[in-house]
Amino acid sequence: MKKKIALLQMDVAVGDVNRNYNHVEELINTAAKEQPDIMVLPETWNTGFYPTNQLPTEADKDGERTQTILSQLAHKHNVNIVGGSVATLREGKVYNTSYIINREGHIISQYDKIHSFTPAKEDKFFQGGEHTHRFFLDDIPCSSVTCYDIRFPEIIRTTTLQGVDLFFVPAQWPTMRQRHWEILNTARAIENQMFLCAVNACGYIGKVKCAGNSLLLDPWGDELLHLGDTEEIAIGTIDLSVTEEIRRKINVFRDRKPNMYHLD
Ligand SMILES: O=C(O)CCC(=O)C(=O)O
Repeated sequence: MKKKIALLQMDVAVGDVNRNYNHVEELINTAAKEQPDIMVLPETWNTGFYPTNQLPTEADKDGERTQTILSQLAHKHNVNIVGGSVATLREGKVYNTSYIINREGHIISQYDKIHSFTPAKEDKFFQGGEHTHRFFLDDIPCSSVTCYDIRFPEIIRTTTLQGVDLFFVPAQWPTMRQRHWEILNTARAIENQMFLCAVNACGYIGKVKCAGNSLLLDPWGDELLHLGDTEEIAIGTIDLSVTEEIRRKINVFRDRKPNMYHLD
């Protein structure tokens, strides 16, 4: 089975929420011309990743605006959307939330970023999530985490042990640690033998440059797409038979010895 994936590497305007909603709509309408099966957005594309006291007023109340727009666009273009993440306000708390929408425009999964990026004080302004998630897009088992979460391989293994062929990582990752971005995403794809689509934002968060360099990786860790550092829509095709092939040749899931993974 082959699928076309569109990576929407967006230049997010920090704090300019209306502009960002309008711009996401433009990007999705543009990408739709190529008729991809799945579109993927970056992290906190509504507010920018800039934890401040402004967040409760800027965040999307109950995620309603985001869900409405993404559902309408998914249905209109007959495309699955991995909605990156947005700042949402729920019961007085701000979350870093991903919505997953299928071709019919239904919200089929929701994930709140679990690991807050403490160096940027994300933990002071966002409530961390408590659940991993797994969902199906066109019958493909998928999962996602958000940005800093990729530094924690255990969380990804937890879902991949249930069977995951395609993994998404929306992010706003800075250029100063671009090497980590590339290596960590590549390692997660190789060790879990799955396709991995990591979509980063670009542009600036204050003085900090966002790396862009979004990636579409195959289960061997090879790059199907590696974007630059400016705003771009790129489309790549994944062939899911590659997953079966690598798992047949090097069967790490069968060869794991979890009973040994402890210190006596
Ligand atoms: O882990 C990193 O180096 C960057 C993480 C980050 O920027 C985030 O989680 O938003």
